[in-house]
Amino acid sequence: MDSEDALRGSTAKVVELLGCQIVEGGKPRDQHLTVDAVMHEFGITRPMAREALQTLHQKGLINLQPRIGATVQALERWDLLDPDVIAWRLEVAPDSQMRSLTELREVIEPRAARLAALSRSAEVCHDLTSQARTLLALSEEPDFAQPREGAAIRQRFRDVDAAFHRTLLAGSRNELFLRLSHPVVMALNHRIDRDWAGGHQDVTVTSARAAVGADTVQSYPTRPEPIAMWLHMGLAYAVDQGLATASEAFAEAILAEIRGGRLQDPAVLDHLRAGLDEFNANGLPTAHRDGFRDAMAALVRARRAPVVVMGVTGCGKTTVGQYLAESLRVPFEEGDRFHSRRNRESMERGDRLDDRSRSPWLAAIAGRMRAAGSEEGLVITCSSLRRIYREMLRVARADAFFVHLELGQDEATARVAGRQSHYMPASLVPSQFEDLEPLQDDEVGMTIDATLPVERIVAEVQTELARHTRGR
Ligand SMILES: Nc1ncnc2c1ncn2[C@@H]1O[C@H](COP(=O)(O)OP(=O)(O)O)[C@@H](O)[C@H]1O
Ligand SMILES: O=C(O)[C@H](O)[C@@H](O)[C@H](O)[C@H](O)COP(=O)(O)O
Repeated sequence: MDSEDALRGSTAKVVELLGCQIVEGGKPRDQHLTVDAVMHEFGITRPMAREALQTLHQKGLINLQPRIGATVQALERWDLLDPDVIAWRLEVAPDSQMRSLTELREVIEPRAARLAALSRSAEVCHDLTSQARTLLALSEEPDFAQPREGAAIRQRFRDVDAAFHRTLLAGSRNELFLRLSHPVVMALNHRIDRDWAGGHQDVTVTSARAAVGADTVQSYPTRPEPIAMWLHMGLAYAVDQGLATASEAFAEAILAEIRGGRLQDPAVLDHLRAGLDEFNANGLPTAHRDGFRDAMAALVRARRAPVVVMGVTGCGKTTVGQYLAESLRVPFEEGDRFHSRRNRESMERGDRLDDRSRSPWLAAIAGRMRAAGSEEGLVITCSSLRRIYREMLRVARADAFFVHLELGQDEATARVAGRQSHYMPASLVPSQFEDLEPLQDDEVGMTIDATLPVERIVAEVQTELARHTRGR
């Protein structure tokens, strides 16, 4: 059967193809979609073409008028909660649709959790706790990540996870929340299907504002993160204990976990701490109490490693550092401010610094890093060109995380020359490259292309930091 034959007899397929074209922007708003055109484009009969257009009209994608034909409608008119429309948008623009769905979940799930705890229906409590225990057990199955042997385990995990989140929404006793369970489950499934199928790992950020909000939806790991499973357990048992604040905090943390770095957000952790204060871990099955307590203790006590943004002059340390600090909600410190007047004047004159002149500067930066509270965090800029300089900073804080912004010499020269009101002359750029000893594999941190958009750099750093924090 060739593809035209396959289309024949399948109005649904034509609806899907047309739907995808429309949500992708492939059909201009002013273009008329006539029954004849659809018949010809897809090689289908007139009644089928009519039915296809009728279906798209019902979904709000087109406006169908008798004798005139159809025109594509503006996005606001689409039935954006229609399962097909969601599926098509996931197909053509997965990252933006996933972001919308996740933002929706962030609004409704914590609220639903709160309401579920307040109404505390016996059936909902029973289902949630048993689903959470099943999820934990499945995630610990040795074969979980095995491509073939694990398939049935993963499928079951996917189903139980969907059931868990649906139960939570049903537990709110708000029919409108329950109505949203379909998009929620589609978001859950998409994340699992895409990533367990070896799908893409792109970090997508659309705007600077988005990056500041750590606006990335993390790829699903090959095996569920233990912390996510413990948070599901906490949520289920908090609802069971009728604890509104704790239930809301666990639901919020589950959503934060899938967003790069946001589980380290002080606001999320504060809510979780407050929730844990009222939570009775003895309400958990005996076998799970210690695991839960250890996981929560590690999470709420999560130390925030100081981040040192390093690299040659002009690589973007200040620009990226400020953004990153704002995004992580930690203090920002400009390392240049610790230079002595003498150092500054040297550079201004075009005289390069050396180990000796840098030594007091590095000591001052080390002092600032030492002073940063381990839970408060810090982003500090420091060119840290040589490895021994980084060793000095690591003596102050062994947990320092270095972000090396890697830039070519020509680009650095252009950036420094183009920068107004800064003491560093472009003539010193070559000396910076002579001194530079790039961050090495055995040093904690990451190297990233400094020509990427700032928001993308920040998003990737956050993802890497979150991974690093979890792995510690
Ligand atoms: N990722 C980037 N893409 C394009 N321009 C950038 C980027 N990061 C920084 N810049 C620009 O390069 C110049 C140097 O950046 P700056 O943050 O002052 O670097 P540094 O603190 O490392 O000397 C500034 O004009 C800044 O706007
Ligand atoms: O060790 C050094 O030679 C300086 O610290 C140098 O690396 C630093 O880059 C300058 O202070 C200029 O400041 P910017 O890096 O912000 O341009």
